[in-house]
Amino acid sequence: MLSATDIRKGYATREGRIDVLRGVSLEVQPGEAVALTGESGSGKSTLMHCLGCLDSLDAGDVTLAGTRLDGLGEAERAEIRRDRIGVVFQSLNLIPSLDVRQNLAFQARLSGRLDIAWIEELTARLGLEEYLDRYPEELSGGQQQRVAIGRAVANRPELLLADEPTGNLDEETAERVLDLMLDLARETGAAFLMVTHSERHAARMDRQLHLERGRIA
Ligand SMILES: Nc1ncnc2c1ncn2[C@@H]1O[C@H](COP(=O)(O)OP(=O)(O)OP(=O)(O)O)[C@@H](O)[C@H]1O
Repeated sequence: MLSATDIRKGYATREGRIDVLRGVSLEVQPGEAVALTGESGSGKSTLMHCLGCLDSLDAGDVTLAGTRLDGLGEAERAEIRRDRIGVVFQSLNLIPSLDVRQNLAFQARLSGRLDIAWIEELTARLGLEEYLDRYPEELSGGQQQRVAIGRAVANRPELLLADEPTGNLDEETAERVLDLMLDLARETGAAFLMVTHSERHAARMDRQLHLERGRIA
């Protein structure tokens, strides 16, 4: 289970300090899919980075299946990111020098948990069979998106974070991609948190959280 208690996070900007998260608490159970909504600039991406161990908190704590993430050293945080968290962010961060097959297996291989049968199943379900030997730059945006999703779940993460994963896809493709993410998250038992601006997509999740004025409204 993912649990966050009273997270606070701000930034120093040229105009002074801004407090983006002002005490955010939430819980996501294993196998549960939760939508995170909120106006542009409300801090959704900041929260995802804090939960994904990609940024430090100013205060509060995040616990992932019994492990407290704050207070860990950088090496331990990197290990948790690699082994226990899958992310699909707007910048997909596929590795340009690796082909699709290698990108899909990359994180799982690093963790020493490569399951070839599962990667093959993901490849088929994501419709990537014919692209396995291609490099990211040779794929369309939607195809790259599917590789990023495959890579994020290849490790069967305990926490799956997606920041507008269908944002630049046409509506029909977006629906299919969302269906797949929901199925994969439920099957692997991941706690799944997804930022979306689409009310329709938010309604497909088990529950919705709305971020407003730095807190869950
Ligand atoms: N590294 C940073 N330094 C300074 N300010 C930042 C930084 N990252 C984000 N911000 C500010 O923090 C606020 C929240 O940004 P964030 O990206 O979390 O919002 P968001 O809800 O994800 O927005 P959107 O829906 O537009 O993607 C914004 O005012 C943004 O300008």
